[in-house]
Order: sequence, then structure tokens, then C-alpha cells
Amino acid sequence: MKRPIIALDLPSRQAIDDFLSHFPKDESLYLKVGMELYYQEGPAIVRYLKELGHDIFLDLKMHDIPNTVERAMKGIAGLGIKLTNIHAAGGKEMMVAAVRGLETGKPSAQTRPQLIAVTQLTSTSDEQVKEEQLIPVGVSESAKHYARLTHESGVDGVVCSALEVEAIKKATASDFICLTPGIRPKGTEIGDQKRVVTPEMAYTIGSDLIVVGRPITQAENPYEVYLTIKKEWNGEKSDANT
Ligand SMILES: O=c1ccn([C@@H]2O[C@H](COP(=O)(O)O)[C@@H](O)[C@H]2O)c(=O)[nH]1
Repeated sequence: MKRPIIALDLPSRQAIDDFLSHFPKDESLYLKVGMELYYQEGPAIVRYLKELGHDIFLDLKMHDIPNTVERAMKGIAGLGIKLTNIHAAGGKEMMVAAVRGLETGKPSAQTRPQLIAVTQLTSTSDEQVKEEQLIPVGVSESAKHYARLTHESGVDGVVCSALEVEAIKKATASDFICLTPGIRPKGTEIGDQKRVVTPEMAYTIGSDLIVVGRPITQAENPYEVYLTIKKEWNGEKSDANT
């Protein structure tokens, strides 16, 4: 069964321990360590979560000059993470350098972590793309364009909204990874996200991976909500939908 990736947008190891105490100890989770946690706890938090038996998506969204990104990727390639990311807006040269950094930095016995690039953040609206980024084609076309550049750079996939998955796979390849945040079960608060779908829609559309944060981390019973989302994301009817 596919696992939704849980975004651990929490401030400390103590907060993580409290959160994970809601889950059975022997359940292996796919966890996202993002900027909030990594900037507080550093690489030790990744090693800690791995020791507990979890898989890690290290979401640092690197966006800098190619040399800096290559060296940073080289540094994280040995952490044993499954997946990490960059911003496609950094350009092809930067994306190629990121892949090279992961390849040269990985321990020889390991496969390199998968790399994906953010196209347009799921918190970005069509208006914002047109008015603030001065991209007249709008958010969906812009996301598709960045996905093409990402594919041409030898990167494994993209972060996009599930709303763009079909067009992106058509423009790249069916096995090009589409990871989609902006997941909101029916009736939950959207917050700052703009391009959202339910877990069930993400399943129907064909997202390869979904990331869910606040609907799980801020729930009264996180494990129950996690299981409901996991069911829907695997195409099973959940009680919430019957
Ligand atoms: O386009 C993007 C890229 C990354 N994210 C990250 O996903 C989670 C979503 O959290 P929610 O609480 O479910 O909104 C968060 O960690 C973001 O940094 C994204 O939302 N959109």
C-alpha cells in the first residue's frame, strides 16, 4: 500500500517524539523533514528518524548558483535519504549540478537519493504568477514549462499540484515522478494553499506521491486521520467518504 508522506513541520525533536507517539512503534512511515525542523535540529534529526525505521524526504528546496547547490547536494547525499529537492527556477545548469552533487556524494554501496524540482509552489495562484512573477501564461503552463526543463536536466521528477499531473506527464514521461502537496481531505481548512485536491482526487488523477502536513499534524487523532488519507490515496473508500 502506498504511504502518504507526512510533512513534519514541527520545531524540535521533542515535538517530533510527541507527534510520533500517536503512531504504532513498528509502523514504518515516509516522513518529510523540511526547513523548520532541519534548521533547528540539523542532519542529526534525519539520522534519528532513520534509526526509528522511517524513510525520509529532505525538503530543503535548494535554489542557488550551480556550484553552491552541487556542493550542498554532495553534503546531504550520504545521509541515507530517499528523496530531496531543488527549485526548477534555478535553471537547467543548476539542476544538472544538483544531480552531479548527489551522484558524487553518495556512498558507493548506495543508490543516489531521488531528486525532484519544485515547479510552482502549491501556495501560488494564477494571479500571483501573472501579476507578481510577470509570467503571462499563468500557473499551469508555467508549471508544465518548468517540468519540461526539469526532465531535460536529468532530474527524476517534480513537485506540482495534482491539478497539473496529467499535462506534466504528457509533456515529459509517464514515469516522471509527480509529487503533489496541497492535499486537503474534504472539510479541512485550506490555509495558505491555493491549488488543492482531496487524497481521493490525487489517487484518481495519478499523483505518484502525496505530501500531507497540517491535516495530520494538527489533528486530534493523527493516526486515525493518517489511515483515512492512506485508504483514500490507495483508491479505497474511507468512512469519511461513505
Ligand atoms: O509546492 C509546494 C512544495 C512544498 N510544499 C510543502 O508541503 C507541505 C504541505 O503542508 P500542508 O500543511 O499539508 O499544507 C509543507 O511542508 C510545504 O512546505 C507545499 O505545500 N507546496
